[in-house]
Amino acid sequence: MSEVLTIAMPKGRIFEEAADLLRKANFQLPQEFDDSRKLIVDVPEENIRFILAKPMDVATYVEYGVADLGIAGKDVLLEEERDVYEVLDLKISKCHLAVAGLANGQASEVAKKVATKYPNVASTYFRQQGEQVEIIPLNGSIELGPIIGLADRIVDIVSTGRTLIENGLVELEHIEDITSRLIVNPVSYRLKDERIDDMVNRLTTVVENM
Ligand SMILES: Nc1ncnc2c1ncn2[C@@H]1O[C@H](COP(=O)(O)OP(=O)(O)OP(=O)(O)O)[C@@H](O)[C@H]1O
Ligand SMILES: O=P(O)(O)OC[C@H]1O[C@H](OP(=O)(O)OP(=O)(O)O)[C@H](O)[C@@H]1O
Repeated sequence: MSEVLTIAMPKGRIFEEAADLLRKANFQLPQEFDDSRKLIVDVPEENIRFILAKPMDVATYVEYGVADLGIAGKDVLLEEERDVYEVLDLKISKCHLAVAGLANGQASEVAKKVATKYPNVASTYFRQQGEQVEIIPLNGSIELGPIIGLADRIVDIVSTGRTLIENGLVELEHIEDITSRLIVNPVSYRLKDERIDDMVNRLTTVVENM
């Protein structure tokens, strides 16, 4: 019997689409997988262990090797720059990273204040643009920043654009398109190559036929 594969799954909005992909790739996942509050779900029929993690933490588990594989948003991978292989674009949870601000907002003269959950992405982006900014890290509800006067701009995820519109903000610059990716621990890829290749191949077939 081959070794157990441990997969870090993101809780939250990616979860359902990711579980759907795995099922379409013929992995037999019990309903408990979707419904339970357990953070570790073993699927002995598949010889797979799932750990359910915060989306921002998936790449950490994979980098440290406590998970062999994981599913993470490209936004998280850009922000964290973890030592993991990005092996497949799963083409789910599509959105993009953008700079936004008040429609007629005046930015500060010297260094614009930028509120964001992505401080590394934001500082790299503005450095590349040759703009000096002050980054203000927030954990969520980033759109509050400009409307409450904390920041001139935000760097955040935009999907439908509804959150921007409902808060009187406009998208100013498109930074990068984002989807979820399958990531692999480099050592696991050497030690469990057959099992990992099998999973990558099965998921690739599903993604290519979506
Ligand atoms: N509005 C959105 N539409 C589509 N995909 C999104 C959207 N917001 C985020 N994502 C993608 O889904 C991933 C996880 O988002 P989710 O909101 O579940 O996690 P989170 O922002 O860490 O939430 P929380 O901290 O509230 O648990 C993000 O890393 C990104 O790739
Ligand atoms: O363009 P939209 O479809 O409106 O989606 C964009 C919103 O979704 C995400 O927030 P989330 O719901 O994760 O809440 P958060 O502010 O707590 O991160 C993101 O940070 C935006 O606020």
